[in-house]
Amino acid sequence: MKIALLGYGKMGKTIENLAKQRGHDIVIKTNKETGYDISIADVAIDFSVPDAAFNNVVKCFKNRVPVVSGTTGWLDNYNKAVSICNEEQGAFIYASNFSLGVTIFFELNTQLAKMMANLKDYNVSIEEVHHTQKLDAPSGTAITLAQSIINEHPAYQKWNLNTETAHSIPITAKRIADVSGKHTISYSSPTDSISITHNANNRQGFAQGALVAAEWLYGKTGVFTMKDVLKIS
Ligand SMILES: NC(=O)C1=CN([C@@H]2O[C@H](COP(=O)(O)OP(=O)(O)OC[C@H]3O[C@@H](n4cnc5c(N)ncnc54)[C@H](OP(=O)(O)O)[C@@H]3O)[C@@H](O)[C@H]2O)C=CC1
Ligand SMILES: O=C(O)C1=N[C@H](C(=O)O)C[C@H](O)C1
Repeated sequence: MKIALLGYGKMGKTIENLAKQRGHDIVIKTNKETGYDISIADVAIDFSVPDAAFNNVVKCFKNRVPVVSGTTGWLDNYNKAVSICNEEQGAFIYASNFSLGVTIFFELNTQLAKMMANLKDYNVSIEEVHHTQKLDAPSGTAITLAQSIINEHPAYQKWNLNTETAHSIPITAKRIADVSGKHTISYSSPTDSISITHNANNRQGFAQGALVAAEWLYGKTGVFTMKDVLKIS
C-alpha cells in the first residue's frame, strides 16, 4: 500500500520502519497541515498532535482516503469526526492504544469492572506512566479504561486526574524519562487488592497494531474499532 504518515515524530518514524519491512511504500511523511496531496495515498496513518488530528482525519475523509488515527487528546471532536466520515463515505479507525496487548487489556478491564460492580469494599484507581515529552494527561488509554469502568460499575460516574472525589475514578499520571507507556488498574479493599498492568516495552507494538489496522481498513467504508480488526466479540 501507499501510506501517508501524518505526523513524523516518534511514532511516525517507528511506523515507517515497520511499514517498509511489511512491503509498503511511504508516499507522504509530514509534520504540517498543508503542502501535500493526500489523494496520492491508499491509506493514511495519523500520529500527530492533539490540535492537528481532527483536521488531518477530516482531510482524509473528504478525499476518500481511509485513515487510522492514534493521536490522543482530541476526543472532544471524535463524534464530529465520525459524523463527517459517515457523510463523506470515508473509512476510519481510532484507538487510544493500538497495541494488540492493550486491546486484550481493555477487555480484561471491562470484565473485571463487571465482576467488581457489586463488591462495595473495593475502590478502583488507575495509574499511567509515560515519557516526559507526552503532551496530554491523563493518557488516552487511561481515559478509555476509566470510561469502560464507568459504563460497567454503578459506583463511578466520572474520572479525576490526580484528585479523589466521591463517585469518581482517580487517575494518577506520572512522567518518567523513556517510559513508552504503562497502565495499571487497581481495586483495593481494607483486606486485599487486585491489580492488572499492561507495560509497553517499546513503541513497536503500537506501530504494529496501527499497520494491521491500516491494512485491514484499506478498501472498506465506515467507522471501525480495533475489536473489529481483531475480531473480538
Ligand atoms: N494510539 C496509540 O497506540 C498511541 C498513541 N500515541 C499518540 O500519538 C501522538 C504522537 O505521538 P508521538 O509520535 O510519540 O509524538 P511526537 O511528538 O514524537 O510526534 C508528533 C509529530 O506530529 C507533528 N505535527 C505537528 N503538527 C502536525 C500537523 N498539523 N500534521 C501532522 N503532524 C504534525 C509534530 O511536529 P513538530 O514537532 O514539528 O510539531 C511531531 O513530529 C500522541 O498524541 C500520542 O499520545 C503514541 C503512541 C501510541
Ligand atoms: O504518548 C504516548 O507515548 C502514548 N500515548 C497513548 C496514550 O495516550 O494512551 C498510548 C500509549 O500509551 C503511548
